[in-house]
Amino acid sequence: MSFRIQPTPPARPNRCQLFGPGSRPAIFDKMAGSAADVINLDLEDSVAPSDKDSARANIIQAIGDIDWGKKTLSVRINGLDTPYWYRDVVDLLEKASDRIDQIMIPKVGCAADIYAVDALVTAVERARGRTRPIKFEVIIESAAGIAHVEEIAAASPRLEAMSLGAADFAASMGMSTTGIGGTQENYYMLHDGAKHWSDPWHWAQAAIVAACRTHGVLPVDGPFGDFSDDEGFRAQALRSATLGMVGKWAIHPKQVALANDVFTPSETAVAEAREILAAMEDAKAKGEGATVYKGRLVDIASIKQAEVIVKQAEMIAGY
Ligand SMILES: CC(C)(COP(=O)(O)OP(=O)(O)OC[C@H]1O[C@@H](n2cnc3c(N)ncnc32)[C@H](O)[C@@H]1OP(=O)(O)O)[C@@H](O)C(=O)NCCC(=O)NCCSC(=O)C[C@H](O)C(=O)O
Ligand SMILES: [Mg+2]
Repeated sequence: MSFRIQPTPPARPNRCQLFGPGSRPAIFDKMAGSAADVINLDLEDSVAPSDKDSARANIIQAIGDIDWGKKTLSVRINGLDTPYWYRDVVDLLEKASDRIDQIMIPKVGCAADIYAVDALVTAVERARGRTRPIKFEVIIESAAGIAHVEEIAAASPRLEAMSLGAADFAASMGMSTTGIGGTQENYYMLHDGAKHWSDPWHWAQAAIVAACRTHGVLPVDGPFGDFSDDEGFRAQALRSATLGMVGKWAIHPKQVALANDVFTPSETAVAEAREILAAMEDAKAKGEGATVYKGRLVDIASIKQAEVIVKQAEMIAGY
């Protein structure tokens, strides 16, 4: 470990973020009743320009009126290249109840984007005497966003989570696909005449995880567009979890259970992690730094790996 200790990210579950358009208030109660840890009420790309004002009003009313339980309640504002975003921020902070937890900033390209929103949020919070500071989450979904991912992760103490937005990311990168996440038909290696599909999202996800872990931010996988493909969603989520992400978006309610299942450590995984910790306790008692568990090496680094799983399971169970 570096002399600079890796910060601990917020201790709250973020296994699934369920999205819904602010222009569709009829589904807000269903979102609140879902098993998602985070609710994202959207003012951005799922809302038509003609509906921006009414969607904002719907969301402000729903924040106060609906019982959101213990969920993290987040509103995605419009991008900083639009005429809508400042009104989103000002109205949310001046008119919505304190129940709002988070603002999601889309399409961030540099740390200054966060700085700008932070300055506005801070001014309105002070003017209105709001005592519960708003947290931020951001979406990395552009070439600039991924190029500046580390400075973005470090941009504000308000920042709690960072997601990969596969659709806008693909467009910004000029990727030849209309798919939102998952396997891409043309992204394969050929070996002995057989196709082996690779993962075009992997490098961006890994960059996001590294930036987030460096700065104590929760790394999250974004949308999987084909909500008829449960196995495809599951495969994508399993890859994300293996890379260190803590959760995934749901753009349809049927994806919530799939995400919760993947991002909740299984009983088997937790039991094995506890056995490794016990094996290392025995080893330490004998003055050894390494031992054998089920035929494989475990050492002091294995303690940290096992603790990731056990702590995640305990945090989720205790929330
Ligand atoms: C995708 C949808 C438009 C589908 O809606 P619908 O046609 O109504 O679906 P169903 O008929 O299958 O719905 C079944 C029941 O579930 C309710 N429902 C639907 N959607 C939601 C929801 N989001 N939350 C809770 N409940 C929901 C229906 O009312 C039905 O209920 P019932 O009649 O009682 O059985 C729709 O799901 C939708 O709008 N999804 C969210 C879209 C969204 O927010 N997109 C933005 C995020 S993705 C993105 O922006 C890309 C990203 O930025 C990037 O760049 O990658
Ligand atoms: Mg997007």
